Amino acid sequence: MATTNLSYYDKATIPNAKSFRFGIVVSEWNPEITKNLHKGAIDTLLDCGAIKENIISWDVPGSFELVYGCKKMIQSEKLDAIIAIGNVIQGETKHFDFVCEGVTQGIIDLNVKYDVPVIFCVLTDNTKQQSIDRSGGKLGNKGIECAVAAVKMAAIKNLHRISDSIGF
Ligand SMILES: Nc1c(NC[C@H](O)[C@H](O)[C@H](O)CO)[nH]c(=O)[nH]c1=O
Ligand SMILES: CC(=O)[C@@H](O)COP(=O)(O)O
Repeated sequence: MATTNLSYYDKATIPNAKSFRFGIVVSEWNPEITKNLHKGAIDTLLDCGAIKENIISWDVPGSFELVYGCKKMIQSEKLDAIIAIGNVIQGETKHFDFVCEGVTQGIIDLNVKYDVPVIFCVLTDNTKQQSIDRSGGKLGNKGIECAVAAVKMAAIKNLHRISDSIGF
């Protein structure tokens, strides 16, 4: 079933993000798409209570470099979650497959190796129109969906802090 709407969320079901620090690593390939994803993510984090100063953004050349960029950000910043933003569009060759597989496996590896949830905000589309539809178009904005995921995962990462604070 095709994507319905990526932008809908119910704040009543989302923890407050005021105490969390977020990283966002953004691919420079297809900037007209990734900039919209980035804006959607930032706006949503702020709407969920995040403080502007607690959102750190870095750019990388392409989606394949998202993995290294996220790794270096994890190693240099104290973060509660990272959003990896990219847009890969099928071209004439199999390069699309390898970029998508590489960034997917790399982000999985980061989630396993480090204790910072890395959110997969990479549009892997057959056509430019599919990317437009999912980055603020008729199907919503994947950046919004991923910001909500980042807040929820940051809360899970900090569950021990919450339980300690209430004496469990
Ligand atoms: N074709 C797309 C790319 N290709 C570039 C790679 O991501 C990478 O930067 C290069 O292979 C050097 O390592 N990247 C995208 O993000 N989107 C594309 O559609
Ligand atoms: C998806 C990509 O990596 C992009 O560079 C596709 O280019 P190509 O037409 O050479 O497959």
